[in-house]
Amino acid sequence: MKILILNAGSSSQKSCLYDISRDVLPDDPPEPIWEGMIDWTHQAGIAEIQVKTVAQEVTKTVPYTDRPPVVEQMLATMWQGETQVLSTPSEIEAVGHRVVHGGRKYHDSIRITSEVKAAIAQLSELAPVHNAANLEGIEAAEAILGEQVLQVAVFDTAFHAQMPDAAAIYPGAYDWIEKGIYRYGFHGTSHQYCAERAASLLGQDLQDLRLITCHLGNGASLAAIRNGRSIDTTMGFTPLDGLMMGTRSGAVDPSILIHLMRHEGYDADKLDHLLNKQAGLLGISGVSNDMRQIMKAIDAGNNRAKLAIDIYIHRLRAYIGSMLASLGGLDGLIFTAGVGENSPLIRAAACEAFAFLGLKLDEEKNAGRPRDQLISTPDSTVKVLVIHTQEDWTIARDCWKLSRLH
Ligand SMILES: Nc1ncnc2c1ncn2[C@@H]1O[C@H](COP(=O)(O)OP(=O)(O)O)[C@@H](O)[C@H]1O
Ligand SMILES: CC(=O)OP(=O)(O)O
Ligand SMILES: [Mg+2]
Repeated sequence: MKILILNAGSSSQKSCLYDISRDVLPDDPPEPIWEGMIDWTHQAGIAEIQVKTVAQEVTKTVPYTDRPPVVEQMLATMWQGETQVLSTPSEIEAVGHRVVHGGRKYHDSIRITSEVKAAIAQLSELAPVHNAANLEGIEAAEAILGEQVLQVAVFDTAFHAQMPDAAAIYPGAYDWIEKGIYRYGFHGTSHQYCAERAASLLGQDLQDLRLITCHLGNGASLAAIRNGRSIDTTMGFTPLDGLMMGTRSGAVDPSILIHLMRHEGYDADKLDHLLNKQAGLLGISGVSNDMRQIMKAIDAGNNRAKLAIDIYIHRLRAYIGSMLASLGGLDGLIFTAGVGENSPLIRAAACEAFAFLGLKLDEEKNAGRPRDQLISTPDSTVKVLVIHTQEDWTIARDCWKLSRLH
């Protein structure tokens, strides 16, 4: 059966089409028969579309003001033109969506109905960069495939739903708990996949491992995983908490917000825009949200870009330390997502702080292009791995399972 996956991130729209047996779910992720990616941050007002099939790879740039027409254009390359893999879109039997915020209500993957769509829309305020894009994807698929097609929402928050209260509850007012103001955590699909994949690569039972997964993409979060469960994470009520990110500040003293409101005329929307879209690597460097551009600027002698990286590394180390304390020890440290998979410098800088534990990186392996591979030395006390996150495959698995119930 053909399952389409739409994974809307803050800087990209990733999509892929799997063709898997209706009867047996493969253990390992199969190669998608089509992959589409839109990079929204390529250049202001210009999106880059990349489409890949077994036979073809096509890249083009298109100007845009609204995202949906670009998403529809990318999806159409499945049944039109040189990357065509379907004779008609109706061959797609199910569509799985990454939905970032599931709120209090949704812990498990679920068939999308009008009620679920309304809840995703309502939660947009808590994941302003994401839930709206997730909904656009759901509506694009509905427009192409009709309302009867099985669409499944897989929530970033689900994997963290069982976090212990001490990690999940903010030390604010007690009634925040009743109001749903607590730490949800995000990137759960990625943290879960990477933990399972790490156990399999290490040949160990996930139940026996204490792991820290570092999902470092445009958005970034860490998870502390024990017995295969998330027991702590760096993102909170929204995907703004925790680490410094591409355009997000991560955690800052809340008094700064009060100060800006009192003295600089900031209101909720202006603060939201500043902290979600104009802060982080972009805000400090003034160059870009993209780590590759930051590195280039550093090479060209840009001091603000250097400061941005220094803060990024400082915060990353501090939060790894925090996850380590929650776990009470560490068997494996995993790097994943755009920065985690592609930046030897960030991995080495993060690991350096934990050398005192006996963590030793194999410099050659780290500097290569590791993928689903150990990059620590054989005598390192902590295994360090780079894992290519496969959120899409995790979403496809849930979609396949739900398709059997319908
Ligand atoms: N070769 C690379 N070196 C360093 N950073 C990279 C590289 N390739 C991608 N990245 C970083 O990864 C980010 C995108 O990560 P990704 O996980 O795809 O993001 P998202 O899913 O949040 O859109 C880019 O903004 C860039 O900073
Ligand atoms: C939750 C989140 O921050 O997602 P992304 O990294 O895809 O922006
Ligand atoms: Mg992502």
